[in-house]
Amino acid sequence: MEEEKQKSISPPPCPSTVTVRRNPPRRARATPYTTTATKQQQPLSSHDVPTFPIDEILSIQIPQSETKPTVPESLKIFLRIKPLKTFTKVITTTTAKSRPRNVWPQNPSKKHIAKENRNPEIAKKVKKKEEETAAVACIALNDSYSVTLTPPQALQELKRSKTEVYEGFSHVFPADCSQNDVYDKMVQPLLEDFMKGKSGMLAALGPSGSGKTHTVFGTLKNPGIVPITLRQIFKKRDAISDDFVRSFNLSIFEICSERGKGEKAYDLLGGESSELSVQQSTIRGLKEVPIQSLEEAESLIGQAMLKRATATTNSNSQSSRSQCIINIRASCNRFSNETKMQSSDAMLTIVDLAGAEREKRTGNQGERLVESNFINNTSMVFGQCLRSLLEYQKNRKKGLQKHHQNSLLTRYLRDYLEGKKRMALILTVKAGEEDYLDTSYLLRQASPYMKIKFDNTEEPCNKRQLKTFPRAEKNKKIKLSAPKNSQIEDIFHEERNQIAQEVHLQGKKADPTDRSSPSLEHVAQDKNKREHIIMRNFSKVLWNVLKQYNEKLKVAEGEICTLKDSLRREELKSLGLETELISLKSSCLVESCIPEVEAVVYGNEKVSADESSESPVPSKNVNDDVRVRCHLSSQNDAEPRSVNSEENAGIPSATTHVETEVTESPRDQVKDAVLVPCHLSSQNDAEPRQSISSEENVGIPSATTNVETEVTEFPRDQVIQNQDDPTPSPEQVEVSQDCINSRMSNVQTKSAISRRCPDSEKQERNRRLLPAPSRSLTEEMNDLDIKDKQIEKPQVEKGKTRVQKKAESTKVQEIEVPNPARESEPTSTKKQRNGQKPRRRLQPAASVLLTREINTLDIEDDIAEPKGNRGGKKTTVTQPRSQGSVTLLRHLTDNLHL
Ligand SMILES: Nc1ncnc2c1ncn2[C@@H]1O[C@H](COP(=O)(O)OP(=O)(O)OP(=O)(O)O)[C@@H](O)[C@H]1O
Repeated sequence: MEEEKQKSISPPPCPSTVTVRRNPPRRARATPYTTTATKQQQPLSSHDVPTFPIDEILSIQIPQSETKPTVPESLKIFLRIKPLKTFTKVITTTTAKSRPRNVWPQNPSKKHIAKENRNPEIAKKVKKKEEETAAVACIALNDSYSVTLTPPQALQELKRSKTEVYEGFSHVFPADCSQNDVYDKMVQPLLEDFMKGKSGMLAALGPSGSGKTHTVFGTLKNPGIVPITLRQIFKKRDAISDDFVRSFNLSIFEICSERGKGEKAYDLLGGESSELSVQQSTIRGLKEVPIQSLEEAESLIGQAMLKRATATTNSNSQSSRSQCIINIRASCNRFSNETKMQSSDAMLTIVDLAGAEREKRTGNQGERLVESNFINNTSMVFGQCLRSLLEYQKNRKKGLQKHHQNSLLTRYLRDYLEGKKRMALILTVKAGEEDYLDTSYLLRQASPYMKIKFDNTEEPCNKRQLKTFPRAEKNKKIKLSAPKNSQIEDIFHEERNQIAQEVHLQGKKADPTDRSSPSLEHVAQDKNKREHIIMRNFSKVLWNVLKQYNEKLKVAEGEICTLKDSLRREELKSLGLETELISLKSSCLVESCIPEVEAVVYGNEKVSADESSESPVPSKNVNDDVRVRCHLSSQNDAEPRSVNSEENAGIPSATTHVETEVTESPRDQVKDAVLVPCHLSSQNDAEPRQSISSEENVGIPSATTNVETEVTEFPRDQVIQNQDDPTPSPEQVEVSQDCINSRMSNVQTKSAISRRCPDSEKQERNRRLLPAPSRSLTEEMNDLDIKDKQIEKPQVEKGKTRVQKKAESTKVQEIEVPNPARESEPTSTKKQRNGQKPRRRLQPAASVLLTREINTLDIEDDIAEPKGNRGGKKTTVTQPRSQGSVTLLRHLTDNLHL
């Protein structure tokens, strides 16, 4: 009963999952006495809610499980520390130390060197050094998954490095671990999968002499991964039942550099011509040897090792100079009863990479140095691939950066480096203090996978910085600190010896500070030297860059010169073409240019010339603006005698728009401004005695010239007087000429005519400056010559001319307009061509007027009948002439013509 009661009182069984608050509210715990007393005094009834057994839960001892990192399936990273006692640092290349033999036969030449190096004195020296350095290790094992990396004291003092803790390895093999340990932890799982038909790869990565080859191949006493794996394969195969038969093939090849220019693959199991053809990631012609037994396999491995490129360096007397790849392929012949599945071919790939090495440390020169560059490059690419894979596995969103294209090895191992197949990496490191930089670099390559802690409390280093710039930092350290590191080491030794000597001599040197001065000097010198080297290299690079720029500049200048030349040539060409075009156009124009005269009177002007002349209108206080616009088109055949215009010869689209403003003095009651645009057409042979002033458009494309000339008409009475006395007084002519000239000065010419005016034209212009009577006479003479006595009375077309002012009515300045259509080419052009000045005969004004009169007369008719416009308007003043006057006129005409 009591037990039942106890059960009812006792708390319910603990649930499988319990949520515990991180920071539970603190309560003062009751003393045991009070607790028991309370329990005894107030026993809990079955209805009471039991208190939460917080104390009991807290008192439960949870077994501390090992914090094993969550290792991604496709990649495992192991670390192996090389024991310090086997430190085999060779001081110089000539004093290479013998080393324990690998299990596989070695290159005879290397053997010979190794024998030579078995000098007891050297061995003694090395042993002593080993003992000295044994105590100082840069790496220490924390647990199975983490290590602490401590920089040498010298670097710590310089504050260049800090103590780092690397966590998160799949497993860390301490220095005293055996080869079997490595196999069990690292290879065994892969082999299991391999035997089930899953491919896998394991690779050894690390600096030169860190024990990669030792780990992969091992020695006679301590066989490495490959021999143990082969042993296990045959063991397992024999253990498997008969109905599951597997056959194994072995292929081994190496990738090495060809004089630093490219990568080449060589079959290590092939015959003499062992070079393999490489196409992207595929290696063709690789020999696969079937292996039936362990012995057979071991002998093949030994054979390959003999062929493998090795060399002696400062770091390693038998350093691998190539990347060696061993493929064991398992093919399944039948259905497996064990796995109940058809196994496919599986490949187990074991890679022994050539160790990255520092130039300063290895002392490599020539061919070795070239090899070293290749090795470092491949290691770097491999490291980059590894880093990006680790980062990708950490954060899948980021995407995998593909560096594998940069080397043949990484291309070949692409599937593994992209995480598509399982891979295990073993990083081998040397534990010596002098190996700190190599070790640090290697560990940082794998850092994205691991947690890195920094022990240095003084200056905690930014983890992210280390992650982000591992290469930059590495380069920096290698270039600047590598020589320093070894030197510092020597300095330490020297210093130690010095101190010992000083202690021994007991104060031979008075000042103890003097002891450190040589080393400090050395450090300063070293620093200066380094800076000097940096500056020298920098200036070299700068010089080269400047040189290249100079060359480029020269080339560019040459190109500019050539371009300029061609441009000049093109310009000349285009100029020539332009000139040709202009001449062509002008010639075309000359042929087709027939002036056309069109006269339009705007407004309400209905006054005919006759009316204006006849009607004695008291034109007082009336201002009549008569604007005469003469549009000279190509068909203009108007008589240009009285139109003072410049020629259009040689002008493309030579349309001369002439606007002449004729301001009439008080005259008829006509008050409206009259604009008379005169379009001189070929048919329009009307008397162009309107005072028109125009400008020439010579040789100017689309030279439309607007000329506005205001001609002030004289008072009507004066006009009448002029009619009576047709001879214009010189004053009148001069006045009107002045007026025209003043108007001419306002002429707006759209093109630069003067520039293109030939001399002949200038002469022509000068000619126009002659007194009006002379000009008129000249023109009359020319006209008479050309027309060959066929003087027709001007007919103004009805459609074109509404009002034609009688020229005589104005009796003002006559402006001549050359008529290009009178002949096949304009007179001026003709003159130009002939290069002659026109003949001029000065005649008195009376004769000029007489000639004009003659022109207006129809000589053929004895009795000249008045001829009006088409509009019935009289354009000329007709007077009945006597027979005698007609005869006289004819006679005069004949004489003039002569
Ligand atoms: N864990 C170890 N135990 C005993 N000896 C070792 C160990 N690791 C390396 N060694 C010895 O150190 C020497 C150099 O090792 P190994 O040739 O394997 O270096 P490596 O990394 O392959 O160098 P390299 O990249 O130049 O080829 C060898 O003589 C090897 O036997």
